[in-house]
Amino acid sequence: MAVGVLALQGSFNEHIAVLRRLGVKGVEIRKPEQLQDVSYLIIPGGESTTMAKLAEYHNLFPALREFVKTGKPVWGTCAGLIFLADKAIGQKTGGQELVGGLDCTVHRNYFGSQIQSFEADLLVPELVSKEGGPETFRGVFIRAPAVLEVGPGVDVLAEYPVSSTNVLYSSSAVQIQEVCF
Ligand SMILES: NC(=O)CC[C@H](N)C(=O)O
Repeated sequence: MAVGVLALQGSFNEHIAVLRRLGVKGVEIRKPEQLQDVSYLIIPGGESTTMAKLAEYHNLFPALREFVKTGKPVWGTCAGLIFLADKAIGQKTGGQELVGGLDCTVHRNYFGSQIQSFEADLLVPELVSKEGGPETFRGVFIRAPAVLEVGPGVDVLAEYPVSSTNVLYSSSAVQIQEVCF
């Protein structure tokens, strides 16, 4: 079993290191043809605008979209989630290309700048009932996006409640947002 990790920018080394610790072969993906050798894909956290520019430069978008369409498991953390969203708001001027495939709308940098990054324990009842394990998962929100809307085919595993009045970049009246972790 080989797991690809998109290795253009961001925390790809950390993902490869964890896979190694788990005894799983991690493959750094930088070229479209490398996706043919893996059955799973992780798109790591980082900076999605930069990652998108590099993906465009390496002509990776068509192969990434193809990979997602095959239904092989893909996991996106933070910037990776932004990559996978069908729609993103809060983008830099000129926008950014997305891979898409995940029926949701994300808001980049929803909680503010780097200094507003934080950690929180999130209740994960679905995971506990299916897999057992601890009641909570420690969420790390590093200049994190929020998921503002999800389509009917998306299962939400954890939620982090946000008061819109406390949020610097809030542009909606939505009170409960789901975040990536
Ligand atoms: N931790 C992260 O991956 C942050 C994502 C970043 N704010 C972005 O828009 O790409």
